[in-house]
Amino acid sequence: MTVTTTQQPAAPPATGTTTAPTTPGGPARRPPPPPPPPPPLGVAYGRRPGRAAVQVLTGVDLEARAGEVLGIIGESGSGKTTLARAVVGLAPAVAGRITLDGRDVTALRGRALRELRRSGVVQYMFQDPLRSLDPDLTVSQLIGEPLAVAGVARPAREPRVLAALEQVGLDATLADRTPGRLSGGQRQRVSLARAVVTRPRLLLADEPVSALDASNRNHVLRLLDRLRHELDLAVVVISHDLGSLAGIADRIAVLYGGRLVEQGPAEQVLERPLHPYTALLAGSAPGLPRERRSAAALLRGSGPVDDPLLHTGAACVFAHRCPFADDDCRSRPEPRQQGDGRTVACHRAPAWRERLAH
Ligand SMILES: Nc1ncnc2c1ncn2[C@@H]1O[C@H](COP(=O)(O)OP(=O)(O)OP(=O)(O)O)[C@@H](O)[C@H]1O
Repeated sequence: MTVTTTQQPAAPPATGTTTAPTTPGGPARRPPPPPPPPPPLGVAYGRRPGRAAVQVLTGVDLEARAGEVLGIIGESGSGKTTLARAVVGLAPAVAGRITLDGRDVTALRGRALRELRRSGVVQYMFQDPLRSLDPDLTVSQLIGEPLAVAGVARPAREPRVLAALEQVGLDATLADRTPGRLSGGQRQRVSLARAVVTRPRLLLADEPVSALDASNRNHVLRLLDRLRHELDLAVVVISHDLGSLAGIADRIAVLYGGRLVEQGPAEQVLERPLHPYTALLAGSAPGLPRERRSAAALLRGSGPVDDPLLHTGAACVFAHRCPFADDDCRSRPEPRQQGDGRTVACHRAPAWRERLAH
């Protein structure tokens, strides 16, 4: 997995003159090629001598970019939280690498890992603010805490705490309240202020709106959308609800059984899913066009949810639930098809979509 928090140079225009710098009297110098992506990520819990590990993520290959929202969607147990935990070193990568601006963070141990966490360059926003915020601290103490951990001196903290409160649209008069005296939406905004006060480059938001009502949900999503532009922040939003991602994600990655089954620009993934599991998710979101409803109806209930072969890699991870599966799907791992800005892991894509018309 790659996290690129510095803006990439703009692509040269499709026609017209080159934007590459020139050497006087010499030929145009080409910009250096981007580094190759790191090998795909694998995460397993409990790997110890003499004990079988629980493989949770396999072959996950993703990129989070500055100023963009990457949505990660998948059902419960698909490995979404594990992916975010791996980025902050809380879940063990057993294959592949996670790079943060070219730096391999999977290799960090001990002091180097602690320093990365304390720096606040990567922030993790939890699902349930009531459980993640210390009930005895005031709002200003809560927001100031990550700054103290990052070593910011006390006098410099206060203005930054006030600025963070303003950034998330919270009134400064709330600064002396404890979390128990705030509404759910206000608490989530305190979590967001805590996350952005260190000026992170990457924000991992784990189900940031699932505990909120519709109005607060929209408010927090709009805030995330604004902050990623204002702070040029790479944001990863984890959700089990495609509807929450539809408005703000630039790109969507779909996890199933610990594998990345599809990823690409949000609009394409939502409007014309190329993996049957994505179609099932898209078809379950409210307000559906007919085609999506029929895909969901076909896919729903078409096999057991759990399968003992799920993690063996001997078959497509979704084959046991997929009405379009053929022998290839049951006997060979899913291939990786790329193009059109997307990746899809399906033997039958896009041909399976023809069945939807009938
Ligand atoms: N510390 C752990 N040790 C062993 N297995 C774990 C551990 N944490 C998570 N798992 C397992 O890893 C799998 C993925 O869990 P994870 O929490 O990443 O899924 P998720 O997609 O975020 O689910 P949810 O939407 O319910 O939060 C699950 O089968 C879970 O039981």
